[in-house]
Amino acid sequence: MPVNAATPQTLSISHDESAHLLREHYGVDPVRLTAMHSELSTVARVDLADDRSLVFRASCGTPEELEAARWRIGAMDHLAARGVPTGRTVPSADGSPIVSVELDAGPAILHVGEWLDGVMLDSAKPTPALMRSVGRVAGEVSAGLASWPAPPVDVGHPWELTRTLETVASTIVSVTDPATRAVLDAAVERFASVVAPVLPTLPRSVVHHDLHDSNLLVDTGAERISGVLDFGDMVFGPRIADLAVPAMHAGRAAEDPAEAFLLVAEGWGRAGQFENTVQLEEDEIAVVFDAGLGRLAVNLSVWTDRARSDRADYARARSSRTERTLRLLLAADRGRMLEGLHRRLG
Ligand SMILES: Nc1ncnc2c1ncn2[C@@H]1O[C@H](COP(=O)(O)OP(=O)(O)OP(=O)(O)O)[C@@H](O)[C@H]1O
Ligand SMILES: N[C@@H](CCO)C(=O)O
Repeated sequence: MPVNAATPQTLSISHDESAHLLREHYGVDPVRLTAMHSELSTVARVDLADDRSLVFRASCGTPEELEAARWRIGAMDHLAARGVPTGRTVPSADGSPIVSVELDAGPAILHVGEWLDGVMLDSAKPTPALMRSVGRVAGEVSAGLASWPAPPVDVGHPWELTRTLETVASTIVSVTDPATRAVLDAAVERFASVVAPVLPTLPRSVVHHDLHDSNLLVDTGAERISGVLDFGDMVFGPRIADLAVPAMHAGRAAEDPAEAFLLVAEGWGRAGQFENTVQLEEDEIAVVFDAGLGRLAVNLSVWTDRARSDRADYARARSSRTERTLRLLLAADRGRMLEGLHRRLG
């Protein structure tokens, strides 16, 4: 089964155990631990006596997960070395980027990184400068990951662009509201007719694939992205994902999501000042907007489905504003969007 698949394992450990692991493996004595929300792992902010803050993560650690974790953390450090704010790894006392341990809960992987300051993009004011910064950072992530090796083990997840139609098909049964269903059907139809036929031929690389508005931190004073989080969904796939996902999600807080999409694309295009920037090909520019519609359809369909579970509040939070955004983007003049994207990315 691929790592990151439909039935991934969770790991929850206490503050006491986390503090003990930090002392034993990292030689640091936390003054305070603050639990952060995590879908599968234990994640905590760690405050130290010298005013430094770190982030500690303990995840389930099967041998396959261990290889995938090395690959992901290596990518984060590779990007950090290129100036992307991913939060550098803090090595363990013996100099390792990750630590493999046997806990009562089972085998686990520990990682410690720099804490990054900022507020989540979904609660920041979506100014034009901030939208451009989203695109610029996404372009830098894409350029950095272009030279990162393909995954050493089979990784995959239902959010992948390549699985858009199958994921919506397997969750849409939970969408009972006729108005929501109509929006989803329209987005799926666009993806099926415009994107799906060319998707297998588009350029691929390693992609972050989850640059959404809760995985990007913002320095609100400077109106720029100050943190890129959560490399857990990294896969090898169509590289347009790393523009389509942030451009769609950045627009969820904007009055005009279509304009926000174009501003994010503009920022990506401006990343051309940086070494090894990815210049998208004509075929990619032609479908990136409709690919984003597919991704929002997956978000709406999956979280509507999961809202039936005991994680209902989290599910609703993850998809709030999606339907409105999708509705506005489907109504946007597609010809104008394509012309605008060509001007900014071509
Ligand atoms: N380096 C960091 N600096 C600041 N905050 C961080 C950092 N890493 C993680 N966080 C915080 O911890 C939370 C969980 O981290 P992350 O998103 O990486 O975990 P996750 O297991 O993928 O969780 P989920 O999928 O539920 O978002 C983030 O939403 C963020 O609030
Ligand atoms: N990929 C999901 C969240 C899981 O990180 C989303 O788009 O809501």
